[in-house]
Amino acid sequence: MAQINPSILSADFARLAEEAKAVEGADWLHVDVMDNHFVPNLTLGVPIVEALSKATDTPLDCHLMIEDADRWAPQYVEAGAGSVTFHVEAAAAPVRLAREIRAKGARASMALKPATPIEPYEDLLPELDMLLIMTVEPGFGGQAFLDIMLPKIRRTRELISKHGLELWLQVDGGVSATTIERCAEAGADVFVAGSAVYGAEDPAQAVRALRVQADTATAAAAWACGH
Ligand SMILES: O=C(CO)[C@H](O)[C@H](O)COP(=O)(O)O
Ligand SMILES: [Fe+2]
Repeated sequence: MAQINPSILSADFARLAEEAKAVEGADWLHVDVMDNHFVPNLTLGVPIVEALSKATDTPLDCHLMIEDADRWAPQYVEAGAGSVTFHVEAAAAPVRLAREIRAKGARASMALKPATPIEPYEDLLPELDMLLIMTVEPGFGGQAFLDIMLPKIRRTRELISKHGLELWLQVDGGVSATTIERCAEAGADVFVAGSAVYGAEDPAQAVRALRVQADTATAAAAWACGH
């Protein structure tokens, strides 16, 4: 089943605990950490992740858009994140870092910016629990989905199948009712949605509707493949 991870980047930062509760039923809560160096925006850090992890039962999916990921990522596991995503462009030793995240008890995930290809990292895939393909340039919510990322999603799904891995394939950026089906058909199974969830009148209902859309598109693509 598709997993839908609302991004609190689009929530009201003055009411984070309530906003987390508003999407109970979501698979994970996506937490965008930005340092104003790796991306031109600044959001939140370890203390807020620690507070959020105590305020909600929904596990935290921390997306680190920060430099020096090798130094900081383990601290997000200690703060309570169940999944920690570092950008390969910001990690000096991605294999060592993925192993450290796993050893500390969280799921290890690696993200690729739109211009970063998957092919050089094929041999790293068994070290990961999730791969994140950015479908916007990281830094801000509410941007338009980049259709040109669909072939990369497809190629990554093929690599995952070729190696027989359990790896989850996440997409993040511009995912909404109008774009989620394309992502699911291409092979994504974890969907981050910020403005599409928190901009909706009923965020919990928006999560459920996106999940149905993704599952229907995945099933249709599998049926078409088998015929
Ligand atoms: O990592 C991100 C931006 O860098 C966010 O997770 C993403 O943009 C979610 O917001 P939206 O669904 O509105 O695009
Ligand atoms: Fe994100």
